[in-house]
This record gives sequence, C-alpha cells and structure tokens, in this order.
Amino acid sequence: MPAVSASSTPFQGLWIPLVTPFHDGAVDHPSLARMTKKLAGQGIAGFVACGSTGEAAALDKAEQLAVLETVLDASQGLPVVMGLSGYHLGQTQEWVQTLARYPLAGLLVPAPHYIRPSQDGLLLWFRALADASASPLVIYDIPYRTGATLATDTLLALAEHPRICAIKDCGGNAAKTQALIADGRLAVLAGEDAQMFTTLALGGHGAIAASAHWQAPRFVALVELLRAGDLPEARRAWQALLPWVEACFAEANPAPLKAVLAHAGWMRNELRAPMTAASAALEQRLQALPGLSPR
Ligand SMILES: O=C(O)C1=N[C@H](C(=O)O)C[C@H](O)C1
Repeated sequence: MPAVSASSTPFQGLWIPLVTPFHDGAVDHPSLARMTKKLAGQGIAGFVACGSTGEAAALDKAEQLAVLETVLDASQGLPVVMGLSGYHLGQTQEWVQTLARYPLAGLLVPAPHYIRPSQDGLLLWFRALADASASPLVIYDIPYRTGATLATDTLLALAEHPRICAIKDCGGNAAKTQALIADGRLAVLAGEDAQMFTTLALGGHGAIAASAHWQAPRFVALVELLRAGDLPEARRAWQALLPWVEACFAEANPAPLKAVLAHAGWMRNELRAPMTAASAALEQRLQALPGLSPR
C-alpha cells in the first residue's frame, strides 16, 4: 500500500476546529465569518466546521448547514472539513448524503456514541459512511467522548477503504499512533492539543487543535519545526505554548477559549447549554499567561 506523502494529502499542517460564536442564543454569523477570514491569513492548512469545539451537538441540522456555508464562504480557498456524529446508521448516512452537496475536503466522523459496538460493528459503521460519502473521511478517534475504542487492527482495516484517508487521533495510545504512522496509509493528525508535540515528533502529518485559534502563527511554526525535524527549536516553541494549551483544557472545551476570544473582541462569551462559560478563576489565569494574553 502506498504511504501518505506530504505532497499527496491535504490532511497535514495545522487545522483549526472552529468555535461557533453565539449572540443572544443564535449563531453569530458575522463573527464566525470575521474569525474564519482572519485565521485563513495566518498560515493554517484548513478548517473544521461543526467539530466538538464548534458545539455541534447543540446545533440543529439547519444551523449546522448555515455554519458550514458561512465557513466555506469565508475560508479564502482553504479546505474545510465538516464534523458529524450520530448513532443511528441510516440517519447518519442520510446526513452524509446531504453534505455531499458541499465542496468539502472531508468529513470528520467519530464512532457512534453511547452504544459501544464491537470492532466488527465499528468497521461496518465507518465503511457504510465512507460508501455513502462524496468526500474523504477523517476518522475521529475519541474514545473518551464516544465510549468506543477503535483497535489498531480495526483502523488498519479501515485504511483499505479508498475514501478513509486520515485520522484525528485523540486515543491517547502512543503505540497505536506509532503503528498508524509506520503503516503510512492514513494521514495522522494529532486531535488532542496536549499530544501535538509527540504525534508530530513521531512523524505525524499535522494537528487539529482548538487552542490554536489564538496565536495561530506560533502553532503553525511549531508544526513546521517538528515536520522539519528541528527538535531543539520545536521544544522551545512547545514549552512556551504549553501553559496556554493546558489552560485551554482546564475546563470543558471550548469555554476557556471562548472567554479569551471574547476578551479579544472576536465574539461574545456565549455557549449553548449544557455548556457553560469558563470560571472567573480560569479567566484570570488565561489573562495572566505571559506573552499569550489577548491584545
Ligand atoms: O473540535 C475538535 O475537532 C477538537 N476537539 C477536541 C475536543 O475538545 O474534543 C479538542 C481539539 O482541540 C479539537
């Protein structure tokens, strides 16, 4: 099987899983468009709309399509991946077919949540959705959200499907990450901000990182240093970013991030229930980070 090379995959570099701004309970499209355009000029590789960071679970289908359309319009030609999730196979296939109308770089698809199927069931789920899709699938391996763990062998079997092209790796299993990179068929993107350094140092292709909304060029530089194998410089860059990354996930994502982006005037500090705003103590901690606080 051919390995994914840097020239053959769009799934490399730094991708931003966009937050969804709200204003008095409704999606704030002007802020979403402004933020997308601003980030598009900061050296990033692409966007994810309606990921977990985008609070997609709290958006109805019409809102999700409206978010996607705003992001596609504002993305300045950068590729856009659409997040989706579900646990009803037929309904999820229909949604995949609806999304086929859009010029997407890919679909970010997790295991079905709550029901915890067998590995055979997981194979069936991803293959059925890949068969229904017009664009490539990025497997979203996030056991702590879905309750289902994708085994390495399952992922390697899924890599045989021509439309399963990448993985957003949040599994926290270094042996699995290493095996997928060594196999070379899936582009491996760190999906857990704290694992970005290790995944890229192991030879991963990039990262999808919510914390990179802020100071994106520093994250872009980090990814480039690691891909170039400049470990000493990459360590310095990572150590400077780490307090920020840790603070972004000290409470449920995207609450800390939205607090900072609101402070910077990008949007209101508003989340959809049951998500709640970051605590005052965490806001203070974020504002006090040297060299990282909003300007
Ligand atoms: O929305 C995403 O994609 C991301 N989600 C992770 C999560 O909160 O589960 C975090 C990561 O930065 C990107």
